[in-house]
Amino acid sequence: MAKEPVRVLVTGAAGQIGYALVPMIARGVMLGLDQPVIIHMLDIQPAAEALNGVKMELVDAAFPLLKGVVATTDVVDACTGVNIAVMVGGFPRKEGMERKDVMSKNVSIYKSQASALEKHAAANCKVLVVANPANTNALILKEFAPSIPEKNITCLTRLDHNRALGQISERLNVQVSDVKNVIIWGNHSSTQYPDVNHATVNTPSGEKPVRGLVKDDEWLNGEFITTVQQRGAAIIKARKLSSALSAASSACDHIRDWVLGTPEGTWVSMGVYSDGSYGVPAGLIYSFPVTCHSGEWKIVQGCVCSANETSSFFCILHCVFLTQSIAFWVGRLVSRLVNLVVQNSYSNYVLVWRKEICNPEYVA
Ligand SMILES: NC(=O)c1ccc[n+]([C@@H]2O[C@H](COP(=O)([O-])OP(=O)(O)OC[C@H]3O[C@@H](n4cnc5c(N)ncnc54)[C@H](O)[C@@H]3O)[C@@H](O)[C@H]2O)c1
Ligand SMILES: O=C(O)C[C@H](O)C(=O)O
Repeated sequence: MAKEPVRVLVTGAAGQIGYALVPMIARGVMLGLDQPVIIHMLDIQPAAEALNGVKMELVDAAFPLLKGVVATTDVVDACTGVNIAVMVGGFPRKEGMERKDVMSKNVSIYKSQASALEKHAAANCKVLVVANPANTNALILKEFAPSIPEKNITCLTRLDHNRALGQISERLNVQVSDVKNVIIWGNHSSTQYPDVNHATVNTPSGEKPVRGLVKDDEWLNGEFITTVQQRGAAIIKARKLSSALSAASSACDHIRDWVLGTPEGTWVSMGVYSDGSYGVPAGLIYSFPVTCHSGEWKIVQGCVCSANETSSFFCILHCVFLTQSIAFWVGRLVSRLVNLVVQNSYSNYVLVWRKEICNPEYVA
């Protein structure tokens, strides 16, 4: 029996990621080759004509799995009944900017779209925030959509994860599909920590640790990390536009693994609501290694400390980073509490504090 169509919302669908993403969804790249979809596309009024052009192209492509297209500038129409929401709408950074520089514009978008999703999306709607600053936007969405379970609100760090896999595969001249279990810790920002200490490569003689195969700790501890951290900026410099096809493909990977499950023995990186694992304060949206099963993600435990001596150095580095971050946040909380008393403005305080705590520049 044919499956019921799944409704997938893409905000900012007239933009460059949207343009790369909707055909992938319509082809079954996100939800599987047997899963019909109805795509909801939202953009703002100035982009309405372009959005209609994308709709025309979707119709013209005659995708067998595509059972309908809603193209609208009305946020309620866009959110009604959606099972999956990919939040791409927003402003991308330009050359020379950091992702936090688009924060003030994008955060206000997520505040208003959160309420529409909360009221009109299908029960158990899964949300993926792509627009930058992705962790912060996801946190804002969570704050303003309190009835959406926090486990359903995630942000994209899969692009960073895939970038790390790509770097290792190029370095070792192996298929990228043979490399697995890198980890992106933290924010989708230049302060993220790409971690290969548990990563392996499938070789003809079994699975081997990446560190042992690369045999170049200087590269792994230096250039590899900065390349992954700075890849978004390198692409902006080269294209004069931010990444789009890789972002769209990674968004499909994120949702596919979340909905359909991760392969046995493999984890992926997702920005998820912290439950306090690895000392990351509960309530932050932070990128962890996760496995997914039956539509639920679970943080992989025990990754910080490994028996491997080489990697323990990085474990310590990571712990130091976390400890410093927590100390900084606690200090910030205390100073904010003082402000709170002075300003006597609780709701504003929570929002501002939450925004700052997710802003990578404050923990850098
Ligand atoms: N997390 C990641 O890995 C990652 C990767 C690449 C890009 N991004 C981010 O994704 C976002 C989109 O990038 P892009 O290159 O597609 O940008 P873009 O400018 O090409 O497209 C953005 C679209 O969003 C629309 N938009 C603006 N405000 C909106 C609103 N209130 N509601 C609905 N739509 C709205 C714009 O009209 C535009 O069509 C940017 O914030 C970018 O930085 C994130
Ligand atoms: O770097 C950017 O601003 C775009 C995106 O977040 C990326 O990582 O490519």
